[in-house]
Amino acid sequence: MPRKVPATVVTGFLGAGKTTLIRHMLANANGRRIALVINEFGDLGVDGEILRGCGIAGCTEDDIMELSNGCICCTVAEDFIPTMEKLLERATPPDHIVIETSGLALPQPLVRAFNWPGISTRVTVDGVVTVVDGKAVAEGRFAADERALAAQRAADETLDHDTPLAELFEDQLACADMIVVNKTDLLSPEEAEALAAELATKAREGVRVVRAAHGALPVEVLLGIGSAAETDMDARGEIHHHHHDDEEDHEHAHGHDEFESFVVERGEIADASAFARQVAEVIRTHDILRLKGFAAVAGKPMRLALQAVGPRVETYFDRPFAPGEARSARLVVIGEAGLDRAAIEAALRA
Ligand SMILES: Nc1nc2c(ncn2[C@@H]2O[C@H](COP(=O)(O)OP(=O)(O)OP(=O)(O)O)[C@@H](O)[C@H]2O)c(=O)[nH]1
Repeated sequence: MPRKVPATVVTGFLGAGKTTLIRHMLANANGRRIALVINEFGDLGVDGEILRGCGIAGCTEDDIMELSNGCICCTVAEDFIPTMEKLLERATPPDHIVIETSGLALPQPLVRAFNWPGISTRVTVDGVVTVVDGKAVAEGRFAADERALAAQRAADETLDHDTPLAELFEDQLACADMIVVNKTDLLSPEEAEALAAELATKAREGVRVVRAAHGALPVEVLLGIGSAAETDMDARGEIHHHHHDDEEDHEHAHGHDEFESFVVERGEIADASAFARQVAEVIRTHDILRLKGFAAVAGKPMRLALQAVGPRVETYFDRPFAPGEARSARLVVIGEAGLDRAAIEAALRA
């Protein structure tokens, strides 16, 4: 029987650095033929664009498949399985498949899908890599006040005070074979070490916790874990009380309705750094979790990529506009439900 194609699931909250880590992996693939399956929340295909724009030799358009139908863990049957079948049926199947889940996805339903009859004999989960935004966790963005929370729980065990963010974060940790504490360049070595130690206590026994800046890890560390995660899902169950008996419950339980996203378009901007400051202000005012996309700067032939995670905004010119391509901005905005869309649109277009 032919060997099963190994697949690595890269999970982690919005903006943790999944795409950055994958990009580094592709740039250092040493001849491995890696196919990517990408799923994004807030549909604009930014991650696919970034990875395609990377110009890495041997990484062709064909090797990147985008799932657009919402959150990967809720569209396993319609979207994910057929995509995997297509990949596996190629004349030369990839050496390795890497799946980037949306920042809001639970990895568990996706990993379980590897047991489906159509694919279970041909592919196996090599490992679940959970990328953590070390800076955001250190700033307490996933649990507003852990001590207060613990005190409340002690007072009333039946209360579930976890925020949707905290729940998702813990479920993503519970499924991991490897936890990457990313963005260590924004932490002191002591902070990074303390965080790694703390996260190890939230993971299953024996899970490796590694530290990284800009997702730069040797490919050999990330790939080849050989966990066959799909065969031991009981150990990786969601630790919260999600009901996975039917899809509707599941969707509800992991709170898609607690997050929302929309796209804002605008014309050319005058200046990249002034616009970055404007975006940072909008993010602060409206408590936006993630904002990313592309813009056109007056007089510049290159396209401006813009990436913001919480308060940190990054801009860079990624590629020239193609002839005839619209010189306008498209930005996807993601936050907890209840964003003031009209005000955000107005502020970003100002
Ligand atoms: N300072 C710093 N920035 C980082 C690091 N890793 C990623 N970033 C930045 O964080 C932002 C988000 O990175 P991505 O790789 O797009 O994160 P992601 O997890 O793929 O994001 P989503 O797909 O939206 O969930 C980008 O602006 C990156 O340049 C890091 O280690 N240090």
